[in-house]
Amino acid sequence: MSLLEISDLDVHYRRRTGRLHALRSASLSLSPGETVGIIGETGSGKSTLARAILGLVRPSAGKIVIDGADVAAFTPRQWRELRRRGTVQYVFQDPLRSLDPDLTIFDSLAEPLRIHGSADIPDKVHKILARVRLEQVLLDRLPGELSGGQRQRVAVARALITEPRLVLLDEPVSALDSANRVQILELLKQLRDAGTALLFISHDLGSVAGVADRIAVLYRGEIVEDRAAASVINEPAHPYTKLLVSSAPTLRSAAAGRAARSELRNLLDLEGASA
Ligand SMILES: Nc1ncnc2c1ncn2[C@@H]1O[C@H](COP(=O)(O)OP(=O)(O)OP(=O)(O)O)[C@@H](O)[C@H]1O
Repeated sequence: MSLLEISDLDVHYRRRTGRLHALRSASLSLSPGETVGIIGETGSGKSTLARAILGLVRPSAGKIVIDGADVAAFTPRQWRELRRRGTVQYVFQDPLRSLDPDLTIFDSLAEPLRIHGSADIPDKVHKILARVRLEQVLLDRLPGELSGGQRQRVAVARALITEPRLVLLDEPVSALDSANRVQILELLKQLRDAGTALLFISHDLGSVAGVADRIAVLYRGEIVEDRAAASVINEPAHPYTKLLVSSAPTLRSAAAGRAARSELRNLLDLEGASA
């Protein structure tokens, strides 16, 4: 059975200028232990998808089934109960959004365990810190007293401490420098190998490519491809995916030159930013 099953999901936002259709009939499934990457340009609906899965925006149509429960119509109370169980955890781009600035690192990590009613909290906090390779001396500090990379490790540790079955990562490495990015991606690979299901959202195909088993491509609110990662990268079908593959420095094939990218941009009616 799928751990996460999204079917025909529609999300609209109400704006002064009218309604915006942010997700159109999006369908996606994720099995236990699987890692799925969602890629798409800015405004394609990636964060909207994450927010819908976490119950932070209400879909106008469609189903979201997490671990057998249809959560799209959950009441706030049912959402609180689902969060308390800790089946799904999340990491955002900015760790300061996932961490309370007034809680020490120890308390940030202990809080989900307290909500969960766990025993041996200090022991679990020390173990998780070692797992994300952070020094124990950081436990007494506040998030503002850590570097960006250290903070993101704490956010990952906090997401993992309740041993969730699914972790949702929304641009987890976008705000990090390249050394920290590599280290967090390495950590995500270890999680994947340990059997945690990951939904890894990013605008950067290069970051997702090394971690994801499958890649789904979001383009203007629609999932236009959803296949094995290698197949999406080696045989991109949609023009937007072709553009992404040819623009990713480490994935770029010799054949896809500047001219090909500019042609694809014209076809997609995208801004002609530098190739
Ligand atoms: N609360 C909101 N109210 C109105 N429109 C919104 C709201 N949140 C997002 N949008 C719009 O919905 C569309 C999808 O936004 P979303 O944040 O999901 O995109 P994204 O792919 O995550 O982009 P980015 O990579 O820039 O974060 C965009 O056009 C955005 O402007």
